[in-house]
Amino acid sequence: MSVTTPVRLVVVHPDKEVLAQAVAARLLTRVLDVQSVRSPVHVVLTGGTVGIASLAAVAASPLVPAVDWSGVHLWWGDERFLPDDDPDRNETQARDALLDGLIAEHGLPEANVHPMPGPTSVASPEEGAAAYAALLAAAGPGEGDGSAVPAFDVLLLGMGPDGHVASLFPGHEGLAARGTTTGVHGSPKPPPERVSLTFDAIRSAREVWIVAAGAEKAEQVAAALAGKPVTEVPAGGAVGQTRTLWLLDAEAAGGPK
Ligand SMILES: O=C1O[C@H](COP(=O)(O)O)[C@@H](O)[C@H](O)[C@H]1O
Repeated sequence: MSVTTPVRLVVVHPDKEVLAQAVAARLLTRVLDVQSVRSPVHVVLTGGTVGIASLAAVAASPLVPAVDWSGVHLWWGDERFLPDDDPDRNETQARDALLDGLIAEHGLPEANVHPMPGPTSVASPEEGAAAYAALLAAAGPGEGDGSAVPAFDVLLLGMGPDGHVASLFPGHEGLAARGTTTGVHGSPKPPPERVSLTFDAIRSAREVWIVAAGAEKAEQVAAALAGKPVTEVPAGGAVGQTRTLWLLDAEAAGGPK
């Protein structure tokens, strides 16, 4: 199975620092653009190297005070199934890089931050996935069938060197999971247990942005862009309803090291 989207844009920046700055500027501009026509804005965050570096770049941007953060809701594409405050949780890293500052100084309500549950509050990744699905459905358009999610304005995804996005790994059963969330076991990247959005939820987003840096990502970036099967390169299956952006540094795009 491979998936294509009518509007796909590949943007290559010289290195990972510039990439993070560019993702941050693009994200803040997107939030401001959406806020000029509707509210609330729904953004899905990612973990990973460039994902967290981009949040740190947002925190340092002069555009931060221009956003009405009371109208922004923040979700996650995946989470490592670890206790609250664990430094390896995507949530913890995002809070340290950006969210704590937005809450303390820029009016982001804690209630607008929607982390995926971990073992502090649920017994298993499946229970965490079900709880998150219910949270998404409650904030969604209210179809009442448990499959709804909010209309995500931007859904950010990092990509691993194996081509995984969120916690959807090559050859794993999570690739075929239905509904909006799935519990993950046996992740090849630690920790083994995780919670992830499904492809159905990812593909419902208005815009999907895949961010990747480093030569170790180049082979899978090229494979995804060439339409290799999603079972082998999950990133190729991450497409948005209106736009899919591949935001890369030169190494991930296959340029010289
Ligand atoms: O474990 C994860 O890894 C991916 C990619 O991380 P990176 O450090 O190679 O950029 C990340 O997108 C995902 O959210 C995270 O849980």
